[in-house]
Amino acid sequence: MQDSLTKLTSLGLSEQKAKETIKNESLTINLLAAIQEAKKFGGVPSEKCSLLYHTVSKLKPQISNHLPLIVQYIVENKIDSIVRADAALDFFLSNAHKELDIKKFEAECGIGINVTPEDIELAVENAINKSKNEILEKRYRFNSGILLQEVRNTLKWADFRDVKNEIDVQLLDLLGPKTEADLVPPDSKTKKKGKEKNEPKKTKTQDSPPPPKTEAITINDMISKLQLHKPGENFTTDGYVVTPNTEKIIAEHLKITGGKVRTRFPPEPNGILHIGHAKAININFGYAAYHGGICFLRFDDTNPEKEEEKFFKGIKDMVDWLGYKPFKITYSSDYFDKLYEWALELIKLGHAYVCHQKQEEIKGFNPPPSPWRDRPIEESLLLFEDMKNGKMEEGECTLRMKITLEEGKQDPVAYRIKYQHHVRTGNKWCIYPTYDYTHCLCDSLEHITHSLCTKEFQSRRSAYYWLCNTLDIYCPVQWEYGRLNMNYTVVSKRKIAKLIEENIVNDWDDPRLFTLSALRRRGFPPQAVNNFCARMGVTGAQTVVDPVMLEACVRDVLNTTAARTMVVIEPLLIEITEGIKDDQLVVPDFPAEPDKGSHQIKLCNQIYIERSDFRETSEPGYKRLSLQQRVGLRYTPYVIKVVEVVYDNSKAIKKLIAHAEVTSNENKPKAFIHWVSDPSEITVRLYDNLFTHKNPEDPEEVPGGFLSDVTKNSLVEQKAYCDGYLIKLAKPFTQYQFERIGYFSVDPDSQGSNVVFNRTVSLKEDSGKN
Ligand SMILES: Nc1ncnc2c1ncn2[C@@H]1O[C@H](COP(=O)(O)OP(=O)(O)OP(=O)(O)O)[C@@H](O)[C@H]1O
Ligand SMILES: NC(=O)CC[C@H](N)C(=O)O
Repeated sequence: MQDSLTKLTSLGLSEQKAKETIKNESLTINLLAAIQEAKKFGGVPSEKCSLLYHTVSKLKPQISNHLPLIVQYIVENKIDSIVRADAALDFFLSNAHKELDIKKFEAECGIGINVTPEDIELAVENAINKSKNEILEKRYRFNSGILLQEVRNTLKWADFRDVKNEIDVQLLDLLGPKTEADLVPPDSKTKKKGKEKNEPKKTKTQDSPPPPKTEAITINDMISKLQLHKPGENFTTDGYVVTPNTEKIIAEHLKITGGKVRTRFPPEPNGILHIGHAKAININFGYAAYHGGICFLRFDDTNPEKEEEKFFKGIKDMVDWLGYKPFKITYSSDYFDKLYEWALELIKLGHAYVCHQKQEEIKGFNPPPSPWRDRPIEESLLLFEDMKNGKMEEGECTLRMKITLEEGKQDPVAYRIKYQHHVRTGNKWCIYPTYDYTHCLCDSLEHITHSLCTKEFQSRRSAYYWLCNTLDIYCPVQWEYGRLNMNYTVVSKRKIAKLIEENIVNDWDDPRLFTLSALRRRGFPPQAVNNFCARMGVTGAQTVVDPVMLEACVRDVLNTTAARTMVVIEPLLIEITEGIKDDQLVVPDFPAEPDKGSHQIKLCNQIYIERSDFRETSEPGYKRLSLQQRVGLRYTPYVIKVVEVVYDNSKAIKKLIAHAEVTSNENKPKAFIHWVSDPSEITVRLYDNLFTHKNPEDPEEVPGGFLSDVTKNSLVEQKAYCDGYLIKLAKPFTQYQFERIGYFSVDPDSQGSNVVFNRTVSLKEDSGKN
């Protein structure tokens, strides 16, 4: 064990992660084999550790024979990214039944393919040539997504952003700056009559088209890879216990379900849902939907002291938000009568007994066996009735089942006494069933076909089967998957409560948290959360991912759904004394898809630009405004040049004086910047990770505990300028792209003209963070 631990930590795992990994036997075996294998090639270089771990953790048993090859390719840098590693795993899976064709394999994973800027240039040129006639005809209305797709077909491993930039450059070269006609939305020709006469010319767009369809991994893709038993074939799964009555019971079960898949999402209503629950929701609802089955939302309400009405609602809201509709909402407490009846039966069968050992006595490893284990059945029946009738004190006794769990724990408790009001059953009960007793029986009553749960319940699987079989009732199949956890955050309810208590965050939906309500408030679209879960896949291994992975999914969705707008966060005033006249511009909400609507903004001779878009002296590579260099104003036909810099008393730049000219081939600027001319003030909240360390809960990384790891600037609030039109439109939870800055979502704190925006994500990973 110690040896394995040392080996795993040599792979860059923290001791805690290594310990956790060791609990997963097959993953540990694979990782140790990988470490051993890597020695042949000089060991695992430190920068390869996490890729190796990622890949090995996704290695399914049916393709584990390819482990040596994967290790070799990773160590030799032939597989150098998650994309290629995932492509390799996919290749192995879809060819699991065939002999390995190494050439095909390398081709599928893009091994050896180094995409140069020249490759991209050529591929874009070819793509443009292919559609040249259509492009010349439609000009900027041509859907450049088609070009992107075309390039990806030939350069699968090229960076999406590099391709997009190249397309923009070549289109600009081919078509020149946008003309007035380019800017008029196609359906607005008739409306145009009533509009201001001076429609602006449009400038080179920096907008990204929707990402190519081939990139998306959907929940269905994820589910399609899951190979679970068919309804009614429970007995084909490992560890399922077949009894003399199984055949008959399964036949009845199939009659009731009509052979359909039935799953359930079973949260405890003791808190809010978090990103890990999104995975559970997607797996349960997704699996049922994919197979044309049904999924229950079952509140596992067996701990009345922790449960609150508001959590039932909060959970239901988040399931709705993710777009799932339960077939039926049920509650473990719906079944309390039946569960009690079964408990009596269990006692009568000699499989359960009332025990007087105290909770402290039976906690921990190797507790002493219960001296009451073999007491007469009659005695247990009477005592259990007394428990139910409130004749015993809390903690005085429990009902225990005669079964040993995988981890060696003996005789788990089935019922305990709690003099506690229950949100749904009031004071009817003072005994409440435990998870081990309740879960399988509720699953059985609802005829669940696949009881999907997280890995830590593996050790309870035999008790689950035992209880159903002992009562001779339908026994569902339990399947486990790895929990999903997130770096730089905590998701445990107790810890979030502490953060709130210490005023570190404001509430359960503070956008710095990874609860679902927080993600919604921050502006994460539910589709992005689902896409993220789909990308994570359903593996047995616990997955810990960086928020950047989730943020990438958010950008993908918002790129196609968030209307563009210009907002200036660090304003610098420019007075344009020549060459411009007041105007009202019609600006498309989605420059790449002008049909999707537009908004009007004002342009006059006073504008605000970002301070960072001006430098007094240009340096090589600098493309924006300087004393020597003009810049274009986005969505206008103008370029501006600075004629004077005005300083305040402290020698800071107070404002610029500039002249404007209409863009032409002679004064074509190197860049176009955003601006605001009719400023209305808004509040923007800029968020960053709440914790400094990846694993704030890891005592090795953070000896002072997670509270000591909180960063100072995870929330920066400041004022910004937008055009007045936005104030009138902004509705809570609506997302916008503040061009060149990031995606922002209207916070529900907004009131009237006092609009607050949360930064959902910056435009690119790591850019724009304050
Ligand atoms: N991090 C996670 N990743 C995947 N599934 C999860 C995660 N956390 C909980 N689940 C699953 O969601 C379902 C409902 O969870 P429930 O609220 O009862 O869990 P929990 O373990 O109490 O959560 P937590 O302690 O994190 O608040 C269960 O099937 C559980 O296994
Ligand atoms: N089997 C499961 O999915 C467990 C659900 C249960 N509510 C829990 O305690 O987490």
